[in-house]
Amino acid sequence: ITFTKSAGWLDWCPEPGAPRFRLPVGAVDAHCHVFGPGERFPFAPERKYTPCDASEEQLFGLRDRLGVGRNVIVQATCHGADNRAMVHAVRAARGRARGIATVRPDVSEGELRALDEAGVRGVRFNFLKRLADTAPKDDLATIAAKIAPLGWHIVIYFEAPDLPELEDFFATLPIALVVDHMGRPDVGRPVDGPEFSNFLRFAERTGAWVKVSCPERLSLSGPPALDGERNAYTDVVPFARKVIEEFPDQVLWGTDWPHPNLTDHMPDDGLLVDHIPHIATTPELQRKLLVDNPMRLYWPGEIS
Ligand SMILES: O=C(O)/C=C(\C=C(/O)C(=O)O)C(=O)O
Repeated sequence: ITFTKSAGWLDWCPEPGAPRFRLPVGAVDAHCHVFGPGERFPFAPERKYTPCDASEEQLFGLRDRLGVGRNVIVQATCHGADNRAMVHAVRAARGRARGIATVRPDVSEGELRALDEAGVRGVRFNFLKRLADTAPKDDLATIAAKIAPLGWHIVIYFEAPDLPELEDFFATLPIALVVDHMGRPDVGRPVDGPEFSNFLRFAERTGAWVKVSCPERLSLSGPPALDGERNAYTDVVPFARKVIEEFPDQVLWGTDWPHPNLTDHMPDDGLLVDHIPHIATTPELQRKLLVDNPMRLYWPGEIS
C-alpha cells in the first residue's frame, strides 16, 4: 500500500542543529510519535491526515543527536486505534521508551495487558475535531475505568476554548491526567488573563501533569527567522514559565517529533531544546522537568 501525504504537509527537519543547551543525563522526550512506515504499518482509514513516514530508527537518531535518554511515544491519530507502529517502536527502544495508546471502549482486558507488557502506560483522549471524531463521554469513562487497574493515566489533548465545557468531565475521571501542550493557550492573550488563569486553576483542581511542549504550534511570533533570537517562540515563554513555576513537580517536556500538521514552518528540534532554559530557568527546574517528573510517571520502578 502506498500513501500520499496530505496537501501542504511539512516533513520533519532532516538535519536539526546541535542544541547549545546540554540536556541532563537521562532526559525524557515525553511527547513524540512515529508514523508508519506506511507500507508496514498502514495509516488508519478513518484518519484525518496522511503524514510522511517517520520511523523509530529516525526517532532514536534524533534522541541520540539531541542528548535525550528516553522517549514517551504517543499514538498519533493518523493510526487510529491500531497501535502496532507505536508498540513496535516502544519495543525497539528496549526499555528506553514507554507508549501512550488509543483504544476503543470495547478493548479487552487481554489487549490492555498485552499493551502494558509492551510498555504502554496510558491512553490518549483527543478533543481536536480536525484530528479525530471524539468518542462520547460515556465511552471515554468506560475506557478510564478499564485502564485504572493497570495504573495507567489519560493524556488529554484539547484547545483552551474547549476547557470550560470539558473540565467537569475531566475531574470525574478516576485516574491521573496529563495535558498535551499546556491545553493550547492563545498566547496572544495575557498570561495572567482569565483564560490561562482558568487553565491553571484546572491543573490545580485535578493535579494534572502538564506538558510544556509545542511552542512552535502555539507561537504567533514564529520561528527565529522572524525573531532573530536563538530561543525564538518568545511569546510562548511566559506561559510555559508560569506553568513550570506553579507546578514544578507536575510538568513534562517533549519535542512532538515528527511534528504533524504544522503549516507555516517546521521547527529545528535543536532549537526546541534551546527553548528549555528560557522556560525552566534553573538547573533544579530543568532536572524536575526533564528527568525527575517523567521518570516518576513512566519509570517509577527505576528511580534511584
Ligand atoms: O502531535 C501533536 O501532539 C499534535 C497534533 C497531532 C497529533 O497529536 C496526532 O495526530 O496524534 C496536531 O496538533 O495536529
